[in-house]
Amino acid sequence: MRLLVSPINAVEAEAAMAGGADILDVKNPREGSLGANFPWVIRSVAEVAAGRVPVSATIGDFDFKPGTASLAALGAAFSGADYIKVGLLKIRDRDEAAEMLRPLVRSVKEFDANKRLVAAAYSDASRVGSISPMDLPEVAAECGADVVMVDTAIKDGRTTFEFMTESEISDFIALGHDLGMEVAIAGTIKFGDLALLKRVGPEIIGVRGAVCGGDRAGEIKEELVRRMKADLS
Ligand SMILES: O=C[C@H](O)COP(=O)(O)O
Repeated sequence: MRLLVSPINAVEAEAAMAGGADILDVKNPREGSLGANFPWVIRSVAEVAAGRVPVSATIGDFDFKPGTASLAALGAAFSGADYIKVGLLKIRDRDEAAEMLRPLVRSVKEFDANKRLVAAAYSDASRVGSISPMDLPEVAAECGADVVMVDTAIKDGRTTFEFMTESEISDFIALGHDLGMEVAIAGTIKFGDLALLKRVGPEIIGVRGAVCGGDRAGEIKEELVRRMKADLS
């Protein structure tokens, strides 16, 4: 399992790198769960990564705006992200998800075929009225996405494991794998959740709050990243 850590700037990215993060995932929590950061911040994190680990960038928790999302995805790719992650917040069903994801994949892959598109649904979809995570893998694969993911839309301390049972998470992962994609799980993951995650076996787990010491508005701490890496091995 690779550990994705979400810094908000280059200083946090340094701490995450030093602690052994496998993927640096630039985001901007001020603009939401998968809020987009600025192009120069993505560039500065890519400079910290210096090709040693891949860089991911979130482009926002989107409503149904395929053109805006495609342009944002290109901006993230151009700024140095290897993984471009979109949150399908106000996307209600598979048809809308397809209309979002198809041009997003095109936008990223026409720029560089090696860039990867991450399609994210929300484990707490029932709270925000977005597409169910279980409906995502099939449409994501049809559209050419590389990774499917769940995160929580509302960051109020409730975790993905409160909204999806172990067996649902396991089914989501199996669906992704059957369709040839990698799977990432996030959503207020805590140290105590790692045993469950090891059982269900996604390729990637994504964290911020846990490696900030429990408060995602705090700062990423190198020693907590190192501890999480150690606990995962
Ligand atoms: O992609 C991962 C997210 O940044 C998870 O953040 P969180 O652990 O604070 O929910």
